[in-house]
Amino acid sequence: MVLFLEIWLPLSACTLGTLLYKSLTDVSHTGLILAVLGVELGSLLLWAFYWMILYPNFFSPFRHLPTPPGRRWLYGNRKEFSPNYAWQGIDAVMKTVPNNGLIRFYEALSREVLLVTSVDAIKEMTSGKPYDFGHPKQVKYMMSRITSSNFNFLSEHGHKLFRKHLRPAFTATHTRKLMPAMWSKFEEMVKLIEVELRDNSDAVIDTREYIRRVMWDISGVVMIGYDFQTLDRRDGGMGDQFAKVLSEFSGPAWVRMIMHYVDVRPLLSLLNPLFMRSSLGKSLNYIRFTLRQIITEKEVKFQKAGSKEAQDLDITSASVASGIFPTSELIDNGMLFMTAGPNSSGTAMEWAIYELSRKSEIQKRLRQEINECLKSAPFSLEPDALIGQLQNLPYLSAVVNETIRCYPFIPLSARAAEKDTTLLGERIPKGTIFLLPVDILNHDKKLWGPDGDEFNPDRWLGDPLTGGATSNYAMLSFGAGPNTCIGQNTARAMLACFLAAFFQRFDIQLANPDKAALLRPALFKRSEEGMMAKLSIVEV
Ligand code: HEM
Repeated sequence: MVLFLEIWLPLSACTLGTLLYKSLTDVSHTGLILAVLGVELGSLLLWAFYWMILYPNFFSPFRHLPTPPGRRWLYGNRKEFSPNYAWQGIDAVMKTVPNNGLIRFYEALSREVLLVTSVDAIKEMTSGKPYDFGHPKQVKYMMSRITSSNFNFLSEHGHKLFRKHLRPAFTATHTRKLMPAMWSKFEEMVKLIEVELRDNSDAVIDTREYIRRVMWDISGVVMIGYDFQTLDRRDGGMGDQFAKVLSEFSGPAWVRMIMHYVDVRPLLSLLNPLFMRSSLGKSLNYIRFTLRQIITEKEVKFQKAGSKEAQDLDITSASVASGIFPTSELIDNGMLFMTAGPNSSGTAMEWAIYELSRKSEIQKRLRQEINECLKSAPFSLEPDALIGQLQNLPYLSAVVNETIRCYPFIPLSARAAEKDTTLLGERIPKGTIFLLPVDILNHDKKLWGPDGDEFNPDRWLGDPLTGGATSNYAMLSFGAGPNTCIGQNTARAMLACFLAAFFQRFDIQLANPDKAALLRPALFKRSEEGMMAKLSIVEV
């Protein structure tokens, strides 16, 4: 399908252009051009007939797979997946369409997609053949927009190098060393909120704004060794520029939509010089320029030290010390970390606030565990001693895990077959698109037990590794296999520090309980409005 449209669209554009040109200059050959245009329109109609009617019924290699009823030619099974969020519709389809791990369904214009419903299939895709199933074009487009380079990370070879050399910087042991820096930023945030409450004890606190600011600072320090100082609003530079880039990085919705049907990346590359002159392009240039300066300083420092060890704890210093990445790739990696980390982890913090504000017994239990452990004097403890204790709090870890399980940042994950391959014994042609229903499997009662769709941290106390699920592939918030989120230890540590600092100090009630859980229509599971909170200070 994609190939036909990729040839047809430029050809028809040329014919139309020629017709227009001729009508403005002389009228010779107009009949011929109109005939060509007629042939092109005819071929489009024939193709549409083949693609929308013949292919799904007679030629698709997946025509034997179960398909939800009610497919429309033009907008496929869209009806089943709206008006609610797509994964809620998909949940209903999974419950009502009997299947052996794969369900075929159709997007608009008969775009065929396979829904992966079994953990066996997910295991085979993510761990058995991780490089047979890669990121779809849209994701690659979004990532290369952020890095504005030929991101080596996106190739199999580049990705393996990236994982091999960066893994040490993301281990639990290394993350523990970064926790004091995280803690001191959350401490600063708590103090700023206290100041706001001292001025007006009834103030409604916009927790999203505080979390956004603190997460920029922490991510900057932890990932690139640079303090954006967004918390006290002293810096309007990198923090603001990054925020702008992230809010726009996925590109216009219509471009992502078109990319389902036509690969417009070559055209976008041609237009890149124009894009770089746009305000988004200027922000990207500014960030890359500043990152280059930071990284060059790190490279000089590393060379002067003449040691093989990284000179600072941040992840970019570890990348420099690996000696494997040229400066341009170090910049790309820095951009990737700043894209992947702050928003996803900050969103988990918001959902933790949401759940705990509705369950005061969890708040109390958590606060009691934190207080007992920190011996009622958290802010005066040596950071390392404090952090060492935080890592050992079972209930805190359980709340962290349960938040991440119930609120996967990416509720539906897409994959594309990078080559001809097989899955569950099915022949899979290159280009086949898959959807992994992360949010649904994370709540599946068959995997998690009868309370699978409830927020219950206790499930992690019995088995801190699996939460009592019957499969290692039941919790997909961080993905699975060799492509799994490399920053998951960092994310867990940030969330643990946040919960400890925030709930030890504040008792919380939502000021917008009816609206807080309404989702923003997007690729991510994120509240539209965020959590507006009424906080009271808990004296220790
Ligand atoms: C709660 C917070 C987070 C969630 C839910 C999350 C989730 C994910 C998911 C679902 C993936 C894709 C895995 C796949 O393709 O199968 C991913 C990849 C990634 N994440 Fe995270 N992430 C979080 C925090 C972070 C943080 C703090 C970092 C810090 C650097 C980070 C860095 C990355 C990177 C670099 C990748 C690409 C990994 C690769 O393809 O090798 N993430 N993350």
